[in-house]
Amino acid sequence: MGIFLSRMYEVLSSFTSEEPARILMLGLDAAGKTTILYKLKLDENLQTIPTLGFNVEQVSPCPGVSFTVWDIGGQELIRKLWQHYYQNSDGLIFVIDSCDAERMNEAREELHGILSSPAMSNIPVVILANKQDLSTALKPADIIEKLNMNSLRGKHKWFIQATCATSGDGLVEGMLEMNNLIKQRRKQANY
Ligand SMILES: Nc1nc2c(ncn2[C@@H]2O[C@H](COP(=O)(O)OP(=O)(O)OP(=O)(O)O)[C@@H](O)[C@H]2O)c(=O)[nH]1
Ligand SMILES: [Mg+2]
Repeated sequence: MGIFLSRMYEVLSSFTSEEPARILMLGLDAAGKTTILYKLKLDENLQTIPTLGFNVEQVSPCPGVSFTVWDIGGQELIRKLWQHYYQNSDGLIFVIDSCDAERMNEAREELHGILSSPAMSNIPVVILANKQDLSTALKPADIIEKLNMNSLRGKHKWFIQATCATSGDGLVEGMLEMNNLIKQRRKQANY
């Protein structure tokens, strides 16, 4: 009976007390971060302008999943501000313009730079391989290689999701995987 009651308590508190996870969304300029944020929040295609500071919104991509998403501007000169948002993040979404083959090295360096920060150790990562509606888009398998994702094995749990921010394709799937990875990390931290 005691075990039953304590299990009931665990289940009930999992419904009531969980804060929305804090998600940091980074990536090079024009990758599609702000478009993704407002597609998730409003289900609308907003005409965006380059983000000079940040946008922050609470989003609920599906029932039972709630995130506070921080979308920080990705222009080169303001990337040095990213580090000020690292602390207490539960997950990183790194957005890639899949058509921007020329800047894949730059994206790789930025991603590995973020993950080398002690404040981001063990953080789960979802790569959104965005702009898959365009014919020149690289496929997720190519992006995994170009970003050298396999070098992160054992350090970060990660997942890659093909997306099109303008239609919304793949966004919910990416958020669900982010939720799974965060839960796995929290469980491991508790045992
Ligand atoms: N075709 C296509 N265009 C997209 C997609 N996602 C975003 N865009 C376009 O890409 C451009 C840049 O999108 P933003 O969302 O402003 O990019 P950002 O990553 O927030 O850029 P910064 O704020 O400068 O860091 C806009 O013109 C979007 O409409 C997509 O999936 N497909
Ligand atoms: Mg933006």
